[in-house]
Amino acid sequence: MALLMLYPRLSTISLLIVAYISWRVASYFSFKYKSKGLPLPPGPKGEPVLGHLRIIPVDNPEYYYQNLSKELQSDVLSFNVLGQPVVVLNSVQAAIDLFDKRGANYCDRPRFVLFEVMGWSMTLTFLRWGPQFRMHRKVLQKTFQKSSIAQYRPLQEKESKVLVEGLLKNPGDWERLLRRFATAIVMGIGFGVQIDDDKDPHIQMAIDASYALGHGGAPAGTLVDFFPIVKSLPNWLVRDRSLKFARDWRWAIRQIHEAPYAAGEKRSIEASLVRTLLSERQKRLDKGEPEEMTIEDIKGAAGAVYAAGQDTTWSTLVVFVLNMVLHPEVQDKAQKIIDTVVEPGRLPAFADRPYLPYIDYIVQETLRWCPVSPVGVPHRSIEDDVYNGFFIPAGSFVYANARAMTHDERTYSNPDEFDPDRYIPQSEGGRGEPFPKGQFGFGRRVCVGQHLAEASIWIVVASLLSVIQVERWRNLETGLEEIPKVKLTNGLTSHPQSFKCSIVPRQHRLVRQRLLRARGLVFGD
Ligand code: HEM
Repeated sequence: MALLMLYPRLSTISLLIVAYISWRVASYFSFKYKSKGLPLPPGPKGEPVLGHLRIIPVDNPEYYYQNLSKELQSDVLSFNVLGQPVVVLNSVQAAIDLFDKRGANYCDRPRFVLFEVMGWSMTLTFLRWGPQFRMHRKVLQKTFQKSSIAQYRPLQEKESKVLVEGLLKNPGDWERLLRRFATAIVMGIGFGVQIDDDKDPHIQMAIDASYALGHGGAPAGTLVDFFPIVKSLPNWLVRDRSLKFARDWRWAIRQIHEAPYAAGEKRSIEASLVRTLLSERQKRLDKGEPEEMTIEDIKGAAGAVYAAGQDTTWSTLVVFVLNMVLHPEVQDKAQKIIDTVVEPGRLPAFADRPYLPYIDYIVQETLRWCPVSPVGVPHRSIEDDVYNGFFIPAGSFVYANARAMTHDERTYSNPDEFDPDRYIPQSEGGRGEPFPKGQFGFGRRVCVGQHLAEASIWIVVASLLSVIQVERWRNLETGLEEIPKVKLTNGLTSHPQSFKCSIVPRQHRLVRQRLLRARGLVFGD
């Protein structure tokens, strides 16, 4: 009798077991057929059904991949998350071979269902390969190519001046002032909107959107990304933290698409990406031609500049400040060099750049030491591929681990050290290590804003160091200096967690040093 009552449940369980075994057997034979017997790239042992879901760390997986790559002696690793093949490239060579040289096969993106829920669907970063992607990419690539970005120099110089003035007035507000700089650049270029003061609402909008982007979970790695059907189920039924978060923060994403656009639309005289695209669209319509970009496309393209350009630039500037606190000797060296090139009474300008290579070394070392998008944004392979004897199935999510690349001991001596001198050319008696590669991605999805970002960081580093001294925080009770402990945030962009430091005008420091020297307490410079 008891057996009879169990019968329906037993039959369901047996059905599930039979279905699972059939699926495994079918996948095994289909894999054998497609891979022609070649193995997948190495990876750890997975669990039944879940694969490596519980094995890949949720927080900062870049370190795990980097160590595993060394342990398994393979630049290319493979994982399986709920049946989804995932490949991680841990060397520049592997990324160049696949993303650059076989770009046509690795130019797609996975479907980012969670980000769709948030409202990012028209953003180039998350667009799948296809006509819409090509259109957005063409527009943004043209706007930010090397030959186009010189036009933004006056804006960058003006905003870096506003930044240092702000720092001299309110040194304690340095994080927000850097945020203001990064926001003013993308708002100016994207929408023609000027950020008039530190309380401008666009700054908070940028902070909110960055928070939403960074805290929803790994891109293409949450429940709803694997099971898109879950997207239509209510929160009480699904109980998934990431999905609830995406729904709760939708307003922030809507806001950064709508508000700057509305502000930019009003400023009909200011040149901006939105203005250019709107007038091109109007010209087509006037000629009776069909529109190439819809209003939603235009909002999405300008929103992409905001979304992709603001937080990444800000995070890199925070990495720079942290390293000035940790390495006063680098700061002193840079300031002495600046003082020989930039006469008193003015701030550095882009015209000084050829004479200040050490500032470029600091910029590159900042980008290398802490790539703020450590595993980048995943690409998706379109067709089956074979690399170094390993099989990479079509539809794999492929990550470029910038952290492993920029800390590769085969390229960089003491890679964890912040040492701008590493780039001094051998002809000048230095080590001549190459500028980092990987922090801006690769191939047909490489960051469109790379040249703009490097220029923004350069002008801030040069301007800031010319008038300001970043010092360690001194504990007033113990009198001891606090050396910040490096802890990184986790998410699409990763940056140092808040730390304490003192920002002081350089003249104050010179005056103080002279006083101390006069009292015989300090010798030398
Ligand atoms: C330090 C600053 C920056 C860093 C570290 C950075 C990093 C990245 C990375 C890693 C990617 C993904 C590349 C790939 O998939 O291979 C990317 C894509 C992108 N970046 Fe940047 N970025 C920065 C600044 C900017 C700026 C200032 C802009 C805007 C002007 C921008 C616009 C974009 C766009 C639109 C994409 C998507 C490209 C595509 O999917 O085709 N980025 N960036």
